[in-house]
Amino acid sequence: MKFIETKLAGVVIIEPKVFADDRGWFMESFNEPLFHQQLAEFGHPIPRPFVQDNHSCSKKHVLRGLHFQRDPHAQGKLVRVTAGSAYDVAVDIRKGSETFGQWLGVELSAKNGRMLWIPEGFAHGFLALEDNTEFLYKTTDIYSKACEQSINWNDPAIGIQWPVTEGLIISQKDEEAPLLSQVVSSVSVLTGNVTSSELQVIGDDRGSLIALEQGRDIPFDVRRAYYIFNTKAGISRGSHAHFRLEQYIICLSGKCRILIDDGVTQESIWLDAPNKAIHIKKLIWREMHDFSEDCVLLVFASNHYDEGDYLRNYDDFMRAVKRYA
Ligand SMILES: Cc1cn([C@H]2C[C@H](O)[C@@H](COP(=O)(O)OP(=O)(O)O[C@H]3O[C@@H](C)C(=O)[C@@H](O)[C@H]3O)O2)c(=O)[nH]c1=O
Repeated sequence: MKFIETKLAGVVIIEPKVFADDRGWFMESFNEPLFHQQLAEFGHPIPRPFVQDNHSCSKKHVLRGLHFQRDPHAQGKLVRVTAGSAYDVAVDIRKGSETFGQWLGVELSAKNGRMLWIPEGFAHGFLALEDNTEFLYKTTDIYSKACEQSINWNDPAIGIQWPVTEGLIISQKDEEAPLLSQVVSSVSVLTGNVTSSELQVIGDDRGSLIALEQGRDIPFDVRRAYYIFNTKAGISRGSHAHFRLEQYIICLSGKCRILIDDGVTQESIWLDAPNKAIHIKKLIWREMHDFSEDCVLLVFASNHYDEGDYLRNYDDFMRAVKRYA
């Protein structure tokens, strides 16, 4: 298998090794250790495991896309064509990325056997170039109707040079999809590694209740929870990042300001109501400031305490961002 980096950091073309003999041929279509090793060598993050396989069949000149899923069900996709051929496109929608809004087009066909790895943070679409084009792909998260989002295939700001533009067959949803500029302002904060959300409050005359479910609200397996309270006036906390740990943070009472920084952009988010939550993924520098006296900050974490997972020095954090983000 040959792994080829592209102009969009993180997107990788994979060319399989095909063993042909009189019976036909054989190829490995996925090999996890090799996939992870190559991504690590390129300095790209190791994705979460694949949890869903999809298979679609399209008539000639069907265009599907541009699609992506928002957090907490953002998807990385490993795509390939097993019959016919398609012009496959990835668009970088990672806020703050040097190649934000840029696109990459690759022909995938049953004949060339090529695959494309499209990590989270990209929108994806393809144009079938032949009748009965079969598209097969693995995704790192399950389908979620609530999280799916389309961007218009013909957005002039992206300017994709589709090989055919007349007589296309496109779903109504895709034809009516908004422009990147309309979508991205409502996508996640920073590079997509921080998401803020408003939780549903269930209330009656007795008062209020908020329920958090793993999978629905907290998008990772919770291994640890801790809370911060009685913080003295003028004290700030945090000032570190994590290589891998994910956190889901809620302010149960009072308020505080969370400063988050992905190495490119900084943003402050106030947690000042119990129905506001933020999900912070890996490689985000965070600081907590302006604690009110009554602030109780509850943190759910994806792992047990591990000092080795901390980046406590900002220069080390920046180096890690350049290498892995
Ligand atoms: C994508 C998907 C759709 N569906 C359903 C929803 C709908 O009723 C029907 C058809 O859905 P769509 O029209 O969105 O299918 P389609 O246009 O083929 O969507 C796909 O497009 C390509 C470009 C991608 O990148 C994919 O991630 C996916 O978004 O299938 C699922 O049940 N599970 C899934 O994973």
